[in-house]
Amino acid sequence: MKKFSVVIAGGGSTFTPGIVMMMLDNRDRFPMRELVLYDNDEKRQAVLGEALDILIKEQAPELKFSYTTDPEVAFTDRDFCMAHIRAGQYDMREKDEKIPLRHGVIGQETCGPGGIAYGMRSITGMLEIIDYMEKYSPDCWMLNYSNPAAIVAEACRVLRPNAKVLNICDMPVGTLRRMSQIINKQPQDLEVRYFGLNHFGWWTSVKDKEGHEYLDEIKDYVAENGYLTQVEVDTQHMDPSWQETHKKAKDLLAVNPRYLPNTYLKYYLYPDYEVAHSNPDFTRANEVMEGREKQVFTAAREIIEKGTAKNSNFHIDSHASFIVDLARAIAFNTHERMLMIVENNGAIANFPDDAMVEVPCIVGSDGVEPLAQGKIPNFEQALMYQQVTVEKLVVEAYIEGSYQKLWQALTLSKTIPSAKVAKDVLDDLIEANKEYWPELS
Ligand SMILES: NC(=O)c1ccc[n+]([C@@H]2O[C@H](COP(=O)([O-])OP(=O)(O)OC[C@H]3O[C@@H](n4cnc5c(N)ncnc54)[C@H](O)[C@@H]3O)[C@@H](O)[C@H]2O)c1
Ligand SMILES: O=P(O)(O)OC[C@H]1O[C@H](O[C@H]2[C@H](O)[C@@H](O)[C@@H](O)O[C@@H]2CO)[C@H](O)[C@@H](O)[C@@H]1O
Ligand SMILES: [Mn+2]
Repeated sequence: MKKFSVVIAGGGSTFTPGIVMMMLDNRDRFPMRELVLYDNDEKRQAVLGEALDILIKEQAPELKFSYTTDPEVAFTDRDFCMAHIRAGQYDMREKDEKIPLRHGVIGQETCGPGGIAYGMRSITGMLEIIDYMEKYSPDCWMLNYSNPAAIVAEACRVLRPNAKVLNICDMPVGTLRRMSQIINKQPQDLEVRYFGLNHFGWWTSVKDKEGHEYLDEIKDYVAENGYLTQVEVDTQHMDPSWQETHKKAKDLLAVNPRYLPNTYLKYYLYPDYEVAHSNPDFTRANEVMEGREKQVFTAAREIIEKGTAKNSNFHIDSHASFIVDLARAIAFNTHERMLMIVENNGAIANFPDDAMVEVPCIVGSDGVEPLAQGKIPNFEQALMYQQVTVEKLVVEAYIEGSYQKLWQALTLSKTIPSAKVAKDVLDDLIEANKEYWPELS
């Protein structure tokens, strides 16, 4: 079997160790000849790079491993780029979440004003790594899950329409794990129909391989418990704030009992509740900085100090094995069926062709083939149209340097009550992002 050369863009990511360990665990399905980490923060990446060098020498000595901040070294002779960059890192995530809360509106990583601010930063970083990839390895595929995936995907559509970039999200993967727990099945035994935007969608069918439909059974459970399950299947989300999010799915179902909701819809349908239950001085960014980020980097420093990864606190991110499934689909034309963020082009019959939608797709060596999801009802269609227009206005504002369009994007968001609040939030975000955003006028 061919051995592949992979670069992980955002090597300093808190997810890097778990994903690298998952890839080592999947070498039989996806053999690698070389793995390189790439980051634009040398100090941050070096901590994980040095620790992973020790681990790989112990667990996969045949694998050529390195880490670099040199784009030419990172992107030359690569088959795949797995991208999980965070423009502005956690310091800026904290500002994305706290600045809007100061104005009494949703502060969140990828949704509402926080997601818009993050999107305005991420486009620059994404274009940078896409251009490096195309310059140094023109045949390379980028499997991107840098956020905010909806705005990043729209920016790719407009600014790099021919780039070999696949935009994915693991929220549906995680929620399907929860659903499979609810009906005592394995996720791989289930096939779903789904439509929406990234972090803004609904399941319309959950069937097993025999064709049995479980949608109503799962809805009955979610109506009482949300997506909270007796056995915790999603270790990334044990923190109370995420447990609350999974529980809130019951209120999302209450307002739209037709389909099973993506948990992120709570920020759009219950913004007042979310603001009232947020701590403006300690948001999810703080939870992660004191949790996952501290845990991963402490584990890395312990490995470096001991000189061995034996009995380390690096944990495999087996949930992320869908990333290997995706790479295999491209490499071996496996026609894997996965939710992807793609240009609509009729997949949702009554929604704009040029919208970036999240739907089930068949993935093969030529890329992604969306599966038709038919027409969607008015309620979901109207919500999605409002949100996709916000996302499009953000990308236009980035390209044109338009203050007006970014103000319109914030004003149009279902998370913001008025143009006045939108302008006040925008002016604060501009100040906080002056190192990252394009000049607006
Ligand atoms: N799509 C999904 O479902 C999903 C799931 C989990 C995480 N994510 C995303 O993955 C990313 C990483 O998450 P994290 O919490 O580990 O972040 P992190 O801050 O720990 O790591 C991100 C890394 O990217 C680096 N970086 C930023 N801009 C860069 C650039 N232009 N070039 C190279 N490197 C750059 C940073 O220096 C940092 O080391 C985030 O965007 C996060 O939202 C997405
Ligand atoms: O608050 P965080 O940083 O812990 O998580 C934010 C991300 O949450 C989702 O990804 C989850 C996924 O849903 C879960 O099943 C598990 O795999 O962990 C992932 C990372 O926490 C969401 O899809 C991402 O876009 C968010 O960035
Ligand atoms: Mn996501």
